[in-house]
Amino acid sequence: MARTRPGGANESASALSSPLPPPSRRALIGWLLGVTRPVLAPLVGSTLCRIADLLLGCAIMAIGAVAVVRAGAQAASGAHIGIPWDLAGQLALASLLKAALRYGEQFLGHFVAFKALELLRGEIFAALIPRAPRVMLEARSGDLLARATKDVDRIEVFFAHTFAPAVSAVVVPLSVVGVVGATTSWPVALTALAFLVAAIGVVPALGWRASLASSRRAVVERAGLTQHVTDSIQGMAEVVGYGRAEERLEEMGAIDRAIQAAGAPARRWTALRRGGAQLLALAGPAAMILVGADGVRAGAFSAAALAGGVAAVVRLAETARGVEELAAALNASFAAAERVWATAHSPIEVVDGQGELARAGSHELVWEGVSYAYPGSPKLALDDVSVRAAAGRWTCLVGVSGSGKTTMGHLALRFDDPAAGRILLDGVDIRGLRGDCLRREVALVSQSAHLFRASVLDNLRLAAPGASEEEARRACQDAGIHDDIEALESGYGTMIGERGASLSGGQRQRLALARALLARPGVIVLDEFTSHLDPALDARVRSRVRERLAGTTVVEITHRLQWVGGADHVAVLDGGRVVEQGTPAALMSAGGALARLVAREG
Ligand SMILES: Nc1ncnc2c1ncn2[C@@H]1O[C@H](COP(=O)(O)OP(=O)(O)OP(=O)(O)O)[C@@H](O)[C@H]1O
Repeated sequence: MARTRPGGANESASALSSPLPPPSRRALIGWLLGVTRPVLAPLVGSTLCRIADLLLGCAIMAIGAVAVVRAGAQAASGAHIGIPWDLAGQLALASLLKAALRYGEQFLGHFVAFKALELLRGEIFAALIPRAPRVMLEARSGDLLARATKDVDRIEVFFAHTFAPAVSAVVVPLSVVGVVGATTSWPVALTALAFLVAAIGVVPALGWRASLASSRRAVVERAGLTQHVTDSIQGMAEVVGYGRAEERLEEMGAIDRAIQAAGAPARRWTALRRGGAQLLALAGPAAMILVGADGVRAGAFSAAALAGGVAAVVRLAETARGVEELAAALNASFAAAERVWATAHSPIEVVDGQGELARAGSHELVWEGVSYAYPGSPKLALDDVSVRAAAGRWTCLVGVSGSGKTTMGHLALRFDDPAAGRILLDGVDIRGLRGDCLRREVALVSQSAHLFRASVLDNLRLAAPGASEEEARRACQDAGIHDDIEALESGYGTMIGERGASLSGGQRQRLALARALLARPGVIVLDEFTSHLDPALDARVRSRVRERLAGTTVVEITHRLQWVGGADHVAVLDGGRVVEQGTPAALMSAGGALARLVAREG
């Protein structure tokens, strides 16, 4: 059973409106690796390739330096400078191998990154399913979009540019230092190690906390920008129509400036760390020469060996740079991962029950003492509402705008659960029913039903995948949309544009109605289902729908009071409360709330 919230206001914490406390870094990494377990093997492969590639890079530099020093010594002694075939051969072999390893690292690395993105997107989508549609009551759609797209993209950095550089940043310098120590001198090797530890281990950690806090703020601001852009694009007609383009642009500019300001500390630390790491990484080789000079003079090791070691350590500066860049990108990546994590771990507020409900032509639907407040809202949208929609009858919910009619419909489909009271289907609390079973038996034709970028037929079959074309056609005839569809270029095969843009509001509404009729639910909630239709079409559609739905439980939410007389039962809402209910005739003759609404409508 789902949790009920006491009192009116909904105080539940949501991962979207009030984020969960961020997870520890360990927990976050553990989660990321858990989600992306299938890519761990190629990730290790890519890392090994990178380590070998970097080591070969150092070896090539060292071989080159040895060759130059040897040639210098030969020139100084007046000997003939021959081509060092041994070193040239080693260089050629190492170069070829390096190229192959580079290919392997890039190939595997990109495979890992893209596969990881796919897995993470799957994870966030899977997390939304049990949280929908409730999550839509509170989430700003742009914010959800940002989490599923931009934030997930930013996490790519973790896989593509974190694991392999981090492991190689430890393994490669230690290996080079070990080789220098074993082949040349340990004091020289340890000198290099001291500078490398400072450049790779200490400097990248400077300002870590401040950078992370700054990145977190920037990620949130960026999500705000996505929200703003989504709003502006979806509402382009209103923005342009009301001459608000300049204002929207200014607002966007202000959000941009907020993003810049939020990210400024992170950028300052990044610049400082980059400079520091480079300075240390290049000061190391100079220190090696100072420490090793005496050894060369004393003949403890050759100048060529020292030069080889120094050249290899110079090459390690690249590793230091890689780690530094990683530290900067990683903050943004972790800040994004925290948001995706929060979505995936937000509490599931509406938990499916286990109960079944047999398929039937109609069910009784009862709201029993239902109170409800939207997430984050202090105000009750429904206050102790009790209405019985009898099986097979037509019940109308009427009332002024904002009185709570749509909310009653949404709760009947468990968009959320009431804070108090129950909703019963054939006497069974819907919280105890399986979600798919409830949605099979109760259908909603909402004011803004979504149509997908797919053919008309596919949009219809969303509700009843097994329906034949003939059944779909009949449902469309009953919804009064069949002739409009036949007039389209490819009839039922016509692709509907994004968000059904190629259809008019009234056509979209009737298509959504046909979709619900096709599913043959036992209860159908019709929310202003003819609001876009002219009176003549409204009358025609109603008469067909009435015929088709004879014997089905219908709950109609409407402002069109001229049709209320045909209902079996009417409930009048005001301010979230039922102010009167009964048969339309009884209510009209009582001269109460319904009569006043009708009189007001004229
Ligand atoms: N997602 C939401 N978040 C917060 N409050 C909401 C939300 N949706 C609706 N409300 C509030 O709940 C109350 C009831 O809204 P509801 O949509 O149920 O009214 P309605 O009677 O269907 O209105 P209309 O006839 O205009 O569709 C209103 O005060 C509204 O502002």
